Amino acid sequence: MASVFKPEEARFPTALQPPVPPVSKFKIALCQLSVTADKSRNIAHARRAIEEGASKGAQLVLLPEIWNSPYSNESFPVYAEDIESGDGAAPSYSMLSEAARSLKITIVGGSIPERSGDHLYNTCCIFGTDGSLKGKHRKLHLFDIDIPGKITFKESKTLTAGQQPTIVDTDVGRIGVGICYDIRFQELAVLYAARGAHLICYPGAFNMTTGPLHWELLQRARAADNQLFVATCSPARDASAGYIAWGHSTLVGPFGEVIATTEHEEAIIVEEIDYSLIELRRSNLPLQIQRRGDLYKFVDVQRVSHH
Ligand SMILES: O=C(O)CCC(=O)C(=O)O
Repeated sequence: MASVFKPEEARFPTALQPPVPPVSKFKIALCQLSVTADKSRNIAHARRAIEEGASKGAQLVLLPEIWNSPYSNESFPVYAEDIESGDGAAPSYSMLSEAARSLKITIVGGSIPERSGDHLYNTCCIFGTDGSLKGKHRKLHLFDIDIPGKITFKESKTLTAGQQPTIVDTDVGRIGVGICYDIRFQELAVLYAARGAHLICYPGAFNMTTGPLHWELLQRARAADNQLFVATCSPARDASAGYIAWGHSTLVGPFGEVIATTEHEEAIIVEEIDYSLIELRRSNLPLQIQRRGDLYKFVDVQRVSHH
């Protein structure tokens, strides 16, 4: 199951050598899916995409943020699933578990609105090759932004923030998970690197304002700073939707290099991940041992003033 962290640990810790992964090379599929108001169609559509990714050799499939529902505060309560209640009541969750088991792949299941008691969360479930739930990440940083005339969104109107970072050991390596806005908070990626993650998966739905400027920049920054793989997966763009997604699902390597990407239409990217590149880049640029962890504190800063 997922490890539990204390938030105070997230202050620039020294990264661990990542563990030897169970496989050093494998294929990942990023399924950039169209999402409609028809939940059953979304589930069947995602199931077909997962199967297509697996048929092209993917051992890991990543889905988009909120792939079973339109992205809106009105929709979240309607499409939410109580994933703790078991089969039947949680068709999206059950489909992912069944697909992982029958195709014998690992699935980082994008995210869906989750209902738990009186609360709703934006939740990513991670399934192992036997279909078991390996971890559950509830979005930590809610997307509450206001850029007047461009985009205003307040997830906290309906959603509750998760309380713990999530890192999972799978058949395809150690994976840290963040959802969309979580990518902006570098401390989370630093923490995952410190805990030996090989790959960070961020299901995300950036938008037409922040997407062009920040989406790729943030992914490449998280990958280059932490010298690990970053994979993102967005819904396809629907220009008639209330929230218009940027698209551009991407795989970035540990040198900050874009390995594979796409535009905004539906697409299934299947690409190889080679974990030996992590060690290569960490020996090319030995940031871990050069880090001045003794200096990065918000006390004892030497101030020099000019008159
Ligand atoms: O950070 C951004 O610009 C977009 C984030 C977002 O769309 C989300 O968290 O759902």
